[in-house]
Amino acid sequence: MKHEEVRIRHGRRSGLPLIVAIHSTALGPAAGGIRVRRYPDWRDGLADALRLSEAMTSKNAAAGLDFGGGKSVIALGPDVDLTPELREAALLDLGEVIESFGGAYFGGPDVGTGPDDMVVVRRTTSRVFCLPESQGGTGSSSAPTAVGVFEALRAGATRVFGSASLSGRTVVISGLGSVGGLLARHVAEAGARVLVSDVDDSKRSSGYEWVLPEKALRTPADILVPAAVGGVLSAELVPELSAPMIVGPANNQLTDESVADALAARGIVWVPDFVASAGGAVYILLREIEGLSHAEAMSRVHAIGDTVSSVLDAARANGSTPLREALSLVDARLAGSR
Ligand SMILES: NC(=O)c1ccc[n+]([C@@H]2O[C@H](COP(=O)([O-])OP(=O)(O)OC[C@H]3O[C@@H](n4cnc5c(N)ncnc54)[C@H](O)[C@@H]3O)[C@@H](O)[C@H]2O)c1
Repeated sequence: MKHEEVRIRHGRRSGLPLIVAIHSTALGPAAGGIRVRRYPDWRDGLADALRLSEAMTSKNAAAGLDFGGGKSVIALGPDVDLTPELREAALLDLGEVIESFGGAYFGGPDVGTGPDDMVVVRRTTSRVFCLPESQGGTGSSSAPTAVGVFEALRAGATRVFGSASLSGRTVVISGLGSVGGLLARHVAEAGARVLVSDVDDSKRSSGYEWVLPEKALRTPADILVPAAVGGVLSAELVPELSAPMIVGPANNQLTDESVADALAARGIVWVPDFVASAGGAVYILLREIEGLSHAEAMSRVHAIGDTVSSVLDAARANGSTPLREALSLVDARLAGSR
């Protein structure tokens, strides 16, 4: 097992399976979101927690944060009716598990949870971040995440097109959610032609050009932005892609690491998701746990562009892939902590 510690508990109030996985505390306390999701079996939730907590170690380390990687999962079975009462009970139960780590892990919002849920979790643990602004927190992480992805886009464009300017570039955004929506605005304001896509048909009225979800990833464009779900870039899809550059906030975009080699072999520059999507984690952890000012935390979000530049430069210089170089960066930080 690569993880330092995993606790699985049957919630005493909710009766639901609760999982907290700490992958690494080498750089500092583990930090990562609290996911509430339906799984065929709770062990699928465990697999998710193991995978996602490891990815958080990479994200926090590559972003230069003194935090390790962790993740929580409240695993709902296929037939569980998640009433507001059950949700509250599960969040209180999970807070107790988080508290039992004595500060080795901090939880925040993730798929299926938001800042308001963190107010509930805080009733049983103080080790929680991303509270609403009305509760002294910094609110949603989407805005700094979108800024970080935008910086990654500009850094990538410099390497791929010779200029950070997005003016006249065609950018396809797959997933017009909290991050995708904000990013679309940044990219449009920078002068790009923006095409958007979402499985939620109501997003058609966003005002941007619309692409059907099943066509989005293959649509001819300069830059493809995966901003919906993970596991969208597979070996089968690579020959059908047409954008020379891919960068987006979606976590765990590759179905497996070999896809990074296939993308590089086709000359497609893929910016590793755990580098590009770190803006929210950077901002929230630095503000709420390390006490930095808005300006100080935002300057660290903007620095994601510098990290992307050095990863892409190293990949070119070493004839390697951006994924390999980003993982080397993570390894170097973890090794330095030993
Ligand atoms: N919010 C953050 O701060 C943050 C930080 C890091 C990473 N991420 C990741 O970025 C991605 C987007 O996050 P978000 O907060 O905007 O989520 P969100 O739930 O607000 O938005 C996701 C959007 O994608 C759409 N979608 C789902 N499946 C789709 C598909 N197959 N094709 C097209 N659209 C689809 C949904 O309808 C929704 O509009 C997620 O993978 C998330 O894990 C988010």
